[in-house]
Formats: sequence, C-alpha cells, structure tokens
Amino acid sequence: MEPAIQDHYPDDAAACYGCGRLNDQGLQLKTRWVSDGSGETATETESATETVFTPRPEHTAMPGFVYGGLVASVIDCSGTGSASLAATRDRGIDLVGETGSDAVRFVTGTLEVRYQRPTPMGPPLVVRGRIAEVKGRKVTVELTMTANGETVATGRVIALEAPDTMRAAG
Ligand SMILES: CCCCCCCCCCCCCC(=O)SCCNC(=O)CCNC(=O)[C@H](O)C(C)(C)COP(=O)(O)OP(=O)(O)OC[C@H]1O[C@@H](n2cnc3c(N)ncnc32)[C@H](O)[C@@H]1OP(=O)(O)O
Repeated sequence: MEPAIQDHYPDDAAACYGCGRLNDQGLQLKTRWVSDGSGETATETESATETVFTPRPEHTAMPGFVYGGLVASVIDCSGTGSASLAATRDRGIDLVGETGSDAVRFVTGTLEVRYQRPTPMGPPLVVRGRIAEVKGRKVTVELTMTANGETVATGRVIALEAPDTMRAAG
C-alpha cells in the first residue's frame, strides 16, 4: 500500500479536524495514491488517489444515513491530501525522505459537493480523487465517493498552498 500523505505532514500541519494525525477527536483521514498492485504507483495519466473512511454513529443525519457535512469533510480533506500528493510528486520530493514535508501544506480554496443519493450508514466510504489541474500554487481535484460500490456524492476541491499567515498562526 502506498504511504498516506497525512502521515508525512509536519507537526504544524497535523492538527486538522479532518485529516490531522495529531487530532485525537478528528477523523484522521488518510489519502494515498492508488497502486496498480505491482508495487508501482500508477502512471501519470491513470493516477488516482484514494481515501477510505467508515462513519461512526455520531455522524448520523437520520437513522441509517450519514450526515452531509461529514460527507463534505471527507471530500474536503481527500482533496487537500490529493493536492499535496500531486505537488509533492511534481516537485520530485521523496514523500518518505527527510525533505518530505516541504511541499505538503495545502488548504481549501473552494469546496463543491453534489449529493447524488442518500449515503448509507455502515459501509466504508471510498473517495477516489483525480488530479484535474496543477497550476502554480493551485491544484484542482475531482472526487467521487462511493458506498457499497454506488456513487453517493461527487465533488471538486480547489486547493491552494497555505498562506504564510496560516502557517505562522500555528
Ligand atoms: C500551519 C499549517 C497551516 C495549514 C496547513 C494545513 C495542511 C493540512 C490541513 C488540510 C486542510 C483541510 C481543509 C481546511 O479546512 S483548510 C481551511 C479552510 N480554508 C481556508 O481557511 C482558506 C482561506 N483562504 C485563504 O487563505 C486564501 O484565500 C487562499 C490561500 C485560498 C488563496 O489566497 P492567495 O492569496 O494564495 O491566492 P491568489 O490570490 O494568489 O490566487 C492564486 C490562484 O488561486 C485562485 N484562487 C484564489 N483563491 C481561491 C479560492 N478561494 N478558490 C479557488 N481559487 C482561488 C486565484 O484565482 C489564482 O488562480 P490563477 O489566476 O493563478 O489561475
């Protein structure tokens, strides 16, 4: 399995409610490149990211169905994580190397979510991300969430490298 980008965020970027590994109350989402099974990361044209999260009872909207804000949160951090993966790869940074933390601080500029059908409580939610564009400090990611193999939501995240003001505030 490919490494999760969030496991390589520096400590000052690891407090996020959605994906911070240091946030005990958070979702601790993990986003990684999908491997083709051969041990190689998929090629540029085929590359996709994946984030998997199993909702808990407190994430209920109404009995049996997942709260839409939770769906949006999972898509949000799948998008910023995917953007970080893309930027890291584009800049030739070794994710698990000593310099792996240099280019991974992305925040959400725009989050769009389309709820396609009610999201069932129980099965894991699988989000696949596709890098639509990398343009300077901006990465656009298109995402699809499935549950039991059915699409429940689609989304788009425009992620921007975190401004210095946010980094300094940490
Ligand atoms: C301490 C660590 C810090 C945090 C690390 C967290 C990592 C992990 C946590 C993960 C976080 C989890 C998720 C969270 O919860 S992240 C928290 C929620 N997000 C925020 O609070 C972000 C608040 N907004 C800002 O700080 C600024 O507005 C940003 C940084 C977004 C852009 O301001 P900046 O001055 O940098 O931009 P620019 O003017 O140079 O424009 C550059 C390009 O971008 C385009 N553009 C601009 N704005 C937007 C927009 N809103 N949507 C789409 N596109 C936008 C613009 O047209 C231009 O495009 P082009 O003309 O080049 O094509």
